[in-house]
Amino acid sequence: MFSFFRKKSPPEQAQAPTPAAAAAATTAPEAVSVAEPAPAAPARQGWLDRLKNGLRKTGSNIATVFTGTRIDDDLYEELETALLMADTGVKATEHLLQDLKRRVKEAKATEPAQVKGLLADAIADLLQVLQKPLEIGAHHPTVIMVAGVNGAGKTTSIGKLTKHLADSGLSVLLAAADTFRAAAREQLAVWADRNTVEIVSQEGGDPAAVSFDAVTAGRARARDVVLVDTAGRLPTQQHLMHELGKIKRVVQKAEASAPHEVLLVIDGNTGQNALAQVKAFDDTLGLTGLIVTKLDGTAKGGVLCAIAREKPIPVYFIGVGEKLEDLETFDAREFAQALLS
Ligand SMILES: Nc1nc2c(ncn2[C@@H]2O[C@H](COP(=O)(O)OP(=O)(O)OP(=O)(O)O)[C@@H](O)[C@H]2O)c(=O)[nH]1
Repeated sequence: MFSFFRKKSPPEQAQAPTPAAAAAATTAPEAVSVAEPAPAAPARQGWLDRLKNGLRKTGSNIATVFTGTRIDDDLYEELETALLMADTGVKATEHLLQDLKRRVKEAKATEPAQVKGLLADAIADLLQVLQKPLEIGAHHPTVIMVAGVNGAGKTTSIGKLTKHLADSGLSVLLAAADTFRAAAREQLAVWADRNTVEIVSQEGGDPAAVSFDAVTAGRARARDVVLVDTAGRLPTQQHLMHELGKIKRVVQKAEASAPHEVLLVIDGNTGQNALAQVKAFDDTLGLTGLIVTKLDGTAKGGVLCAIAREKPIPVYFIGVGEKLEDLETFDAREFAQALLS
């Protein structure tokens, strides 16, 4: 069983994988950490820096709340505004303020700077519900369906995820079920060039049929993972949402227990709309996990708090750039610290 998570460690000492450690992980009988088991601190730090950089504006907005000398109503009001501005949403903001006041009382805090630390704890605790590893190995193959709105970063994330999986010694078969956009198939074919990766693709074909063929081929060829890339669509496009439901049903026909994971890729810059996307795609597909991309740009990051409070679906990975290594497992405490740094 493969479990894509990172061992708990403080962000400053957090580490990235070495090929040797990853190779060792492939032979371990139990669930193992293959994402980042061993040293390479600079790479890990570089990745964290990109996350912090992306969320810097949110961090400095919140930080100014704690520059005063007193813990009073004004501080909490300013914090409420800063959290709402960071896309945290009304419900999560209310929850965080209440929780923070309780913590401040319990800790008998007297300095605003202490409150900032307690806020980091409150956010980390709220986000904890989203921290869960993607597990591979209980099914052969594990079928992962990936959906999202146009341009959210689905194909890029599938490419990065494929590398994570292939680096761990897992064989992957890609299904190019985005049969509309030729560039999407070509983009996916680039990843398929790697030796452990094959692709099932069909120009202009029916996405459900391509998915069926891929799952059948994945089973026949004893692949570990079948990744199904679907075309981007908006939740308001009813016929395209129905098509997604059909893809899922047809995948189930090919393999009764599949899909084993249904992932939604969301662009971290979409703000509160991301929550609406999660709800809509979950209604149609029954989501099992999320990938949040583009947290290296102008994303505010608070929407993860809203998701944790209102629709807690695990965040398996977050993306902080366009390169292969820019996909990382989600760590609630690390994210909370990046949000406030
Ligand atoms: N900065 C940044 N860019 C990203 C990230 N993930 C994806 N992108 C970029 O976002 C753009 C869209 O990515 P795609 O992977 O093509 O998105 P998609 O969801 O497959 O698009 P459609 O198939 O059209 O729906 C590309 O330019 C990617 O390089 C990320 O984490 N950070």
